[in-house]
Amino acid sequence: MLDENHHLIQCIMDYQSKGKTAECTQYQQILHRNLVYLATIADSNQNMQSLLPAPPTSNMSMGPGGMGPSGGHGPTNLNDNMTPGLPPTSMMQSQMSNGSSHAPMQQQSGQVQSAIPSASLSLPASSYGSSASASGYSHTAPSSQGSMIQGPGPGYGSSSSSSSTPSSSSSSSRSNLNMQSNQVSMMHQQSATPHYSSAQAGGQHYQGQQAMGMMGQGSQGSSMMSQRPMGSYRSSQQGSAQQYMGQDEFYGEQYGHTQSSSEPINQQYYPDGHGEYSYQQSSYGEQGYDRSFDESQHYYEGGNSQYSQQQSQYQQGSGQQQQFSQQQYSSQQGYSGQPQGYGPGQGGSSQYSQYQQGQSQQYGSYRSSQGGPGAQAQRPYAYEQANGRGDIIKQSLAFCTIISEVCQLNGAMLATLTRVKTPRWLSPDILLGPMLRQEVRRRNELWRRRVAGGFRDVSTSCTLCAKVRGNPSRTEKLSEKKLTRHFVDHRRVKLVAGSGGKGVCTFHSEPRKEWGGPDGGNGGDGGSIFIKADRYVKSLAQIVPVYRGEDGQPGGSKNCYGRKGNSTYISVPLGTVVKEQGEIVVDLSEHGQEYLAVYGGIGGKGNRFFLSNENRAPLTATPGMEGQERVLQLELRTMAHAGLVGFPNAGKSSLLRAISNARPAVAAYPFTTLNPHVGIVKYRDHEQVAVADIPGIIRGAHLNRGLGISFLRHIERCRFLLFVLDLSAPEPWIQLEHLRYELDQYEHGLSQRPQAIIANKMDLPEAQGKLETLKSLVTQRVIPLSALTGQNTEELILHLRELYDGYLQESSGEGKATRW
Ligand SMILES: Nc1nc2c(ncn2[C@@H]2O[C@H](COP(=O)(O)OP(=O)(O)OP(=O)(O)O)[C@@H](O)[C@H]2O)c(=O)[nH]1
Ligand SMILES: [Mg+2]
Repeated sequence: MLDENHHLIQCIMDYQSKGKTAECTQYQQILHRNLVYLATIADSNQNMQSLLPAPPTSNMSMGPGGMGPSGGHGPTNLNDNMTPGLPPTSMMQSQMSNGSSHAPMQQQSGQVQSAIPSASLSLPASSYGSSASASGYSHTAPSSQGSMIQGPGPGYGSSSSSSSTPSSSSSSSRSNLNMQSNQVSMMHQQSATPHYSSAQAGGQHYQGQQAMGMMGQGSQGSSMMSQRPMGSYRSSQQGSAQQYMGQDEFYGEQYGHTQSSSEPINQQYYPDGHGEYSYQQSSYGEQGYDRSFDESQHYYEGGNSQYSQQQSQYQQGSGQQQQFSQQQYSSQQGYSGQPQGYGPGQGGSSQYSQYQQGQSQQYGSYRSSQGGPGAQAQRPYAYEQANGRGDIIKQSLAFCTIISEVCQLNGAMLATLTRVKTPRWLSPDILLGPMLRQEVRRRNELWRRRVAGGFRDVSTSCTLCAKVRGNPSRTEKLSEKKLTRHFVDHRRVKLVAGSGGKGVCTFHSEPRKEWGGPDGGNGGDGGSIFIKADRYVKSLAQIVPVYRGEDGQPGGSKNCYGRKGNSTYISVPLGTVVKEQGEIVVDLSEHGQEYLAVYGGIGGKGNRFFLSNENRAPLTATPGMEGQERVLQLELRTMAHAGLVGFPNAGKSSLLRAISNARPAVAAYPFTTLNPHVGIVKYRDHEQVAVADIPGIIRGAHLNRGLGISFLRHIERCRFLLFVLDLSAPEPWIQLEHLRYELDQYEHGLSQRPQAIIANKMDLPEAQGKLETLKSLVTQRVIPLSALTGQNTEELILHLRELYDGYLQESSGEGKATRW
């Protein structure tokens, strides 16, 4: 096993280094099974050691001579086995014990029993019927590997066909029935072929199979052969056969090189009554490729009276069993039921293996169902058989050590095995024995520390939520792209007000006052949703698609009214226009202005509300009303006193940076500014003038060229306009005409608002000559300046104040002057 596992580890590492994950996974599964097997053995030994005070009296010799031919079994045990009152342990003993001590029950039954090898498992050819006996059940085989018999794979094709032979049918059927220990069979699937033909004296495997078969019978409570319904029997066997074949093929591919079968094998069976037994068996059987260590066979079975019944039934119905077994073989194997079709040592083995698997499943169920009072009785005997358990434990520990060492060497392998261990094989509470638990836990702890150490360098905290370390004053400048994401000037929101709480129907309850009258309170009203203008909110980015108001609380007894739902306020920037289906509902242009968008539902009425002279005990209570629901569009129209309007690259953003603390992006390419930016120009008298930087406008913007005229709505709110012209352009006055045209296309008369013309880039030499031309062509005030150098920006600031003062005078009468 260790060699095999070594080989598996090497293969896994090789495949992993080559990046062959599929193969690696397969080998890991195989390795997993091996580990489970080892752990199971170790665990059972530990348990057995603790439970069984009696020291081992004798070891089960796996030598071929232990079981003679059919008649070779000692009669003494035979009697024990056949005793109806005896628990299965006795049978197990008979099967497992060597020499005369073990007398297989089959012998008692007669021919059938004679065919079955005893504990030593040497299966004489004669016992298995005519044809098969010579060759096939010569498979009596490898001393230690009765399991080989089971191997259904092609390697067993040569094994006995005795099962189909009528003469041997008794034995064959017997064998089939007994072939339950799927583990054993599975274990030696591959090695079976060569070993099977050659092995002679062994028969242990077969004995093991018998034992398991018997156990399986016992588990069913009646002999499977004679009493069991035909259909179910076939189906179960077929299912197992399919599984087995699949496994056989797999291992045949993977481990066709399996080692010698002549070495004895340790087989243990634990009737602990849990459903994992079948799993262990299957896994054990799958490991049939390699077994380098010799062990005794241990069978622990919780016996019951059913076993004896089964025995007797079996004896009685042996003839039927034979036929049944024949049919069964044919159906399972697909050999058309011709005994001669089986070559020597072929069909029989495969059939047996299949049958064993089927029984193993049954046995698992049996164990789970019973739990076995007879287990205690069997254990002493099993303890006697438990020679070599120390070796198993040592090997298991050694194997775990090897695994851990390999894992330490290979980090990737570590991760892989860690994943493997999680489900089963390293789970101490499932399969591993107590001796292994401590070791495994220790190594798991080491691995956990290593894995945790690997990630220790990485902070587990969220970097985005972490505090900004270093100098907070050196904040990174937000790019225009990031700023764009934070500016939203239109939203579509769904508002659902809270529903009213339901009224309740209760009656007053008081000692000595049977009829207290109704006291069910009304439900609270649902919360409404308001839209409120907030001067500190500059964008609609924080607006979410759906708002739901708070529901009112239901009423209570003792005339308690439910609490009303709190109102929800949605803060929006100044200048937000609320529209519904394209129609303006409200314009929130003042700080603190509120709009009740949706009303909360009215709370329901309690039965107290329905109290009247006609009805002194009303049972009526109404539910609360649903809250109002609306879908609104929020549109932000930037509220600024002045708006910078110009072609791209005219220097609008540069100018805003020059006269305010705003920091819009400036670059030498068009459409640098994608969203409006508002800068505040502060004066000594604490008056503030808001100036909005609008994205560039080109000719045809109203036709959606460039960025379109969607941003012109931000200019719509500006009280006066600042046309920024690039004096370095060939004909800057042409730009002015285009700008006015586009503004008029958006809103008629928009270009006629109070305005000033900013002749920018006056620091450039070509700008001086064009300035005079510009002044001659326009009637508005032209302010030459340089946003880059700050030249003559004071004139602009002063002019802004003049415009602002004029605006204040205009709006003083209305009292709606917007101040920042
Ligand atoms: N020489 C000179 N260059 C200027 C002046 N003002 C702006 N610029 C340059 O002109 C280029 C465009 O400036 P922006 O402020 O981005 O122009 P804009 O109107 O905001 O452009 P958009 O955002 O695309 O509409 C930049 O390279 C500025 O350095 C100026 O007064 N003199
Ligand atoms: Mg700009």
